[in-house]
Amino acid sequence: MMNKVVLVTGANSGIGLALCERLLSQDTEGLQLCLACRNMRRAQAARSALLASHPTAQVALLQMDTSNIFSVISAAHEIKLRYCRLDYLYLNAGIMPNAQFDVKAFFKGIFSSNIITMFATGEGILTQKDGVTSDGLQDVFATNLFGHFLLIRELEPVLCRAGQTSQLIWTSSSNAQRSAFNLDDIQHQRGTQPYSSSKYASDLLSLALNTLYNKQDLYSSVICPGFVMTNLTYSILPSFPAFLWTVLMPVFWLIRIFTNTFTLTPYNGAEALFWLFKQKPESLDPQAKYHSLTSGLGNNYTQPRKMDIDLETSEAFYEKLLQLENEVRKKLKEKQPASQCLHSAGPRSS
Ligand SMILES: NC(=O)C1=CN([C@@H]2O[C@H](COP(=O)(O)OP(=O)(O)OC[C@H]3O[C@@H](n4cnc5c(N)ncnc54)[C@H](OP(=O)(O)O)[C@@H]3O)[C@@H](O)[C@H]2O)C=CC1
Ligand SMILES: CC(C)CCC[C@@H](C)[C@H]1CC[C@H]2C3=C(CC[C@]12C)[C@@]1(C)CCC(=O)[C@@H](C)[C@@H]1CC3
Repeated sequence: MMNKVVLVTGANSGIGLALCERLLSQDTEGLQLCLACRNMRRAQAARSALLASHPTAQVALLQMDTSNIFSVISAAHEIKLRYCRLDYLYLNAGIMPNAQFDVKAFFKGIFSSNIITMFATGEGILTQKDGVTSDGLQDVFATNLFGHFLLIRELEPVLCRAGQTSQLIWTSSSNAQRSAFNLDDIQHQRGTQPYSSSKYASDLLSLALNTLYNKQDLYSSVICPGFVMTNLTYSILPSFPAFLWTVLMPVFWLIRIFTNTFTLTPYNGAEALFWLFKQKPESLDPQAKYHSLTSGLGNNYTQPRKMDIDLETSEAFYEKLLQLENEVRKKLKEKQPASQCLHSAGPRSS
């Protein structure tokens, strides 16, 4: 069998890096792993760590900032030069910037019947202040969703190969909420929950991609890694000293007895990502989110749960994304001299 090509965005830390480690632990020979990261110094460090435990592994690096249109298009161009196939594309890079933790709502939640939902989803206790990228897009939307959407569009030739299945696997979240998402404000310019909106958007997009691409043997799935201690979670309480998180770990292990969504380690959080790697994509449910879960005794497993999404909204959202793609490509052409346009295929019709 030819070497499978696996590309992971946001692979230099947390859940993305843990996934790479797990993939290499099961198969170092039949795998070409490509870590797509925005910061090459951190990417090098991640590669060195992977090679230290798997010296014969094929681990390549690729510079890509998912919040930057030009960077995504350049990276896609580079991928098409390097590989003629892409078997797995893990859309994992994500941010939750300037999070505001509502302490009052948190303590109110602890003494309410909503406590389990609050710990499983973070619902009602977190808001974020979003920024704007150099392309004029909302930062969270661009990083978590739109950059990945453009990447898929650009990589169509290596993802859609007749008779060969490829898989798109999104790291979504149980924090994805329909109430945070608005079809008339897909970038979430007006609200205070851009993270939740972007994750709901990825659930919708995954469904739309299945509708459009399954006939070309391309399949899309979404996962939730559970609550995992990573740079993203540490940044929610920046004034909280690192050692306090460690002190809280026994409390979190206790909470895990009541909610198996407290996966806590990146290794556990990567469970559903790894599980999907081993599944036949045709057998997966396009309307399900695959959750990484860890039992009170520390055993990992994956469980599908129905998502709160519908076909009509997913298709309407996809149309909006195509419109936005047209706009950003037009702007990019105006900004970049012709020689720098990277022979981009340009906007395609749906
Ligand atoms: N931790 C949790 O509890 C949960 C996490 N998730 C999701 O899991 C995914 C991974 O996050 P996690 O491992 O927790 O956190 P980390 O912060 O450890 O990982 C996020 C990764 O995304 C990268 N990234 C961020 N912005 C960009 C960008 N503009 N371009 C390219 N790469 C970028 C980061 O790179 P850099 O190191 O340069 O910042 C990093 O490698 C995210 O999508 C997150 O939303 C979902 C549910 C729960
Ligand atoms: C300091 C306090 C004693 C403890 C604070 C705990 C909270 C900071 C966490 C409890 C549930 C967590 C959670 C997330 C962030 C941190 C908590 C609110 C997420 C929102 C992180 C990102 C996701 O995508 C969700 C799945 C997480 C859900 C749980």
